[in-house]
Amino acid sequence: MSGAKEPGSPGGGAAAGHDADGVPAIELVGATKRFRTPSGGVHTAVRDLDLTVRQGEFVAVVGPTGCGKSTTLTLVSGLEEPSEGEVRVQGVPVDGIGDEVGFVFQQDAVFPWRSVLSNVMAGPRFRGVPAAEAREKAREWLARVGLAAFEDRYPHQLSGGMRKRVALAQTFVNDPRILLMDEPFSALDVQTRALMSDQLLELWAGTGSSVVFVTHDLEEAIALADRVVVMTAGPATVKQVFDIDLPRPRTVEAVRLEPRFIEIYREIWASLGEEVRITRERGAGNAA
Ligand SMILES: Nc1ncnc2c1ncn2[C@@H]1O[C@H](COP(=O)(O)OP(=O)(O)OP(=O)(O)O)[C@@H](O)[C@H]1O
Repeated sequence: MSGAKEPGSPGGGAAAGHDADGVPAIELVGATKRFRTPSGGVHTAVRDLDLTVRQGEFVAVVGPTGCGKSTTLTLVSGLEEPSEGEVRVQGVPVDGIGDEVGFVFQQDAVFPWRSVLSNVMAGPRFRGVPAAEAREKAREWLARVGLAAFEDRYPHQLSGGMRKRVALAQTFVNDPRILLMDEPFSALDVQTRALMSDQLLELWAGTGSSVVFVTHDLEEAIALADRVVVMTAGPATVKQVFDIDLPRPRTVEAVRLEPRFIEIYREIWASLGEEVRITRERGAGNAA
C-alpha cells in the first residue's frame, strides 16, 4: 500500500520529522488517557498512542465517531494530562496551555459583544502588545481573510463562514507555532467549507506552523494534509499513517478531481472503513 506507515512510524524517515534543532513539533509517546465515569468506572479514551508531527507539517486525524480524536488534541493542548506516557510540544513536556498553541474549534470562540476588529486584537492585547500595534496586526489579518470592510461589525451581523474567517484571523494573529483544529468547519455548508479549506491553506502557507486537524470528512483530510492519521475504534490509538503526495499549492475543488486523490481516498477508506464498521457493530451490540 503506497504511502502507508505503521503506527508510531515517524513517516518519511527520522530526519524528516525534525527541524534544524532536531526537535519535532509534537510528540505523543505511549500516551494513554483514562477518565472516571459518573458511575465510578474508568473509561479509556486514548490508549498507548504514538504520534510525531514534524515542524511545519499539516497532519489530519480521522477516526470513527467517539474514538478519542478530541481527547488526543486536549492532551497536546495541555487542557488534559495523560494518565500514562508523554506529550511534548517543541521538545518540552506539556504542562498547561502554552503560548505557542492556537485553537480553532467547531464552535466560534468569538466574543459576541466585541466588534470584529476588537475580537482579532484580543489575543495580542492579552499578551501585552500595545493597542496601536495590536490594531495594525489585527487589520493585516482581517485583510488577509477578506474582512477588512467588516471590522466594525459584531459577530451576530456576520454569516457562519465570515465568523469562521474571524476565528482564523483571531488565531493566526498570535503567530502560533502549533495550530490545533477540532472539526473547525463542520458546521458550515459544503461550498463554504471548501472555500474555508482553501483559505486555511493560503493562510497557513509560509507561517511554518504545524497543524493537527481533526475531521470526520476524509476528503477534507486528504485535500488539506501532508499526512493523514487513521485512528482505531476507541480507545484511540494510531492505526495507520498515510503520506499525501499531492502537489501544493492545492485548491480543494481541483485536487479532489485528480485521479491520485481518488486512489488515496480508496486506500485510506479501506483502513478507516474497517474501524467505522467495528464502532457501528459495537453500537448495535450496546443497543441490543
Ligand atoms: N472529560 C471526559 N470525561 C469522561 N469521558 C470523556 C471525557 N472526554 C471524553 N470522554 C469520552 O472519551 C471518548 C472519546 O471522546 P472524544 O471526544 O475524544 O472522541 P472523538 O473521536 O473526538 O469523538 P467525535 O468523533 O464524536 O467528535 C468518548 O467515549 C467520550 O465520551
